[in-house]
Amino acid sequence: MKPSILILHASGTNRDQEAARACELAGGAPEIVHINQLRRGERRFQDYQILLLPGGFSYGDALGAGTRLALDLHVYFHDELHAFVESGKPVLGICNGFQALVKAGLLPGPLDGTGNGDMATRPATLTENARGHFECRWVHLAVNPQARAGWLAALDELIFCPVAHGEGNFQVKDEATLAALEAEGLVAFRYVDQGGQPAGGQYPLNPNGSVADIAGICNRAGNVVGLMPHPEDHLLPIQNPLGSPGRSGLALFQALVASVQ
Ligand SMILES: NC(=O)CC[C@H](N)C(=O)O
Repeated sequence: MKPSILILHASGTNRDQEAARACELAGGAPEIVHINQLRRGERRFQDYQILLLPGGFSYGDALGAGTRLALDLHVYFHDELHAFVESGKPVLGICNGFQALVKAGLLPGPLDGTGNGDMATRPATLTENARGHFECRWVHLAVNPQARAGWLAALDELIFCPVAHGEGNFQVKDEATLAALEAEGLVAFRYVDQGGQPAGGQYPLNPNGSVADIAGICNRAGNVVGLMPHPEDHLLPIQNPLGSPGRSGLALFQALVASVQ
């Protein structure tokens, strides 16, 4: 039985089809579900094994990228979503989906280990790119070996995939928060160079100014993961124009699907 995957679509989402294709290639059974189907009760989060929030411009990035979708998640689905997360099922947020999870307080959640966070307890956010413009380029991504999200351990090689965002700059509220993210293994991905070394904040290796070259994080339970790059947009082996053997993003979806089998 192929793992069922809910791929959430809200007005403005635009990477759901690619995410569904990636999940199919990885052996999953994706279904793109409009948020209004969930609001009408025609579909329920709990009926799926994996939840994926894809990229795009949900609600036109009004109030800041991901904010309106975060409000939907918080206002209409707070208890259902927190139950999904607390059940330990995997949740993956890609770019706009990552922004929504962070702004809804589901990533990284409270750093003191008290359950799942809320919008009011956000220790981090994703904000405007440091250079003040949209970034659309290929990057190299490495999984943090200390990441709590155990299913990422299968990704032992660099991933080569694109970013395409205006508000991908991951920032935290203070140094103590950054130290806690690092110490708790909540940093999941970093922007790196072709040799796998951290970007050191150097543009364009780090395309948006994210602190500590953080490209993605996970929650303390390790089942909620978010990243700004788009692994679904590099699924097939291609001649890497940068000349590095960065793997396709398909490996990430294969690890995600395998984590529930
Ligand atoms: N590709 C995306 O998901 C973009 C996310 C968001 N619209 C931004 O520009 O930051």
